[in-house]
Amino acid sequence: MTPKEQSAATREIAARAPIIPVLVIDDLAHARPLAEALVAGGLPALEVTLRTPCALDAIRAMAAVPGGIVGAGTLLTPEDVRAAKAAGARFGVSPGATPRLIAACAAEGLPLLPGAATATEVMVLFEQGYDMLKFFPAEAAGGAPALKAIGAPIPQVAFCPTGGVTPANAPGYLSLPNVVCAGGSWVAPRDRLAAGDWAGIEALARAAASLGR
Ligand SMILES: O=C(O)C(=O)C[C@H](O)[C@H](O)COP(=O)(O)O
Repeated sequence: MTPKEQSAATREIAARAPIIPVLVIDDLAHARPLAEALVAGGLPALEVTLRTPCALDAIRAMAAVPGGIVGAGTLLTPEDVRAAKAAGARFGVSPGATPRLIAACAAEGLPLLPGAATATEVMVLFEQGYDMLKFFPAEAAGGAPALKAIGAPIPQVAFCPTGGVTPANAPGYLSLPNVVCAGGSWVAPRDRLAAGDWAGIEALARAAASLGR
């Protein structure tokens, strides 16, 4: 799968809702009800970070939820890419990008949303065919003004800013022509997961789904 084809796929997935929830799942039992709540709230594209021991099993469980599109986040190595694909991930997200990671995604046919934070990083990925990127770490790297500035000379590249995005600053990103959606963890707070507050998470998702609209 070429980088161009990968970006076409991630762009289509990103365009389905203004926010991609970034999920850290500690308890496998949370996976399915969490995905159901987020999808019911209007956020179909879900990023499960590979930061917890049950993350791959969580992807497996969530991939079965109707209407959801489950991806794997925190892809760092080719092994992560292979494991994510085997678990049923439909896309991958990484904080940056390396040649080995890109080669693995091409070989596995896993559409990658690679991270970039500077004009040079954006240009290196664009040169390879990627035109849909994750802007990470969004707030620390200059926020919406930085992304707006990058968009002036490189308008062909679209972004999903992630890292420090909140309901308060998300509209600033979503108003930019080079932003398709944003990623954020606030729709699935650890305390609500621990409490099994699926109705509360659905309400957070519904509010996030209406951002920028
Ligand atoms: O795990 C990854 O792949 C990452 O790149 C990190 C995430 O983008 C941030 O953890 C977003 O988290 P918040 O800033 O809380 O919204």
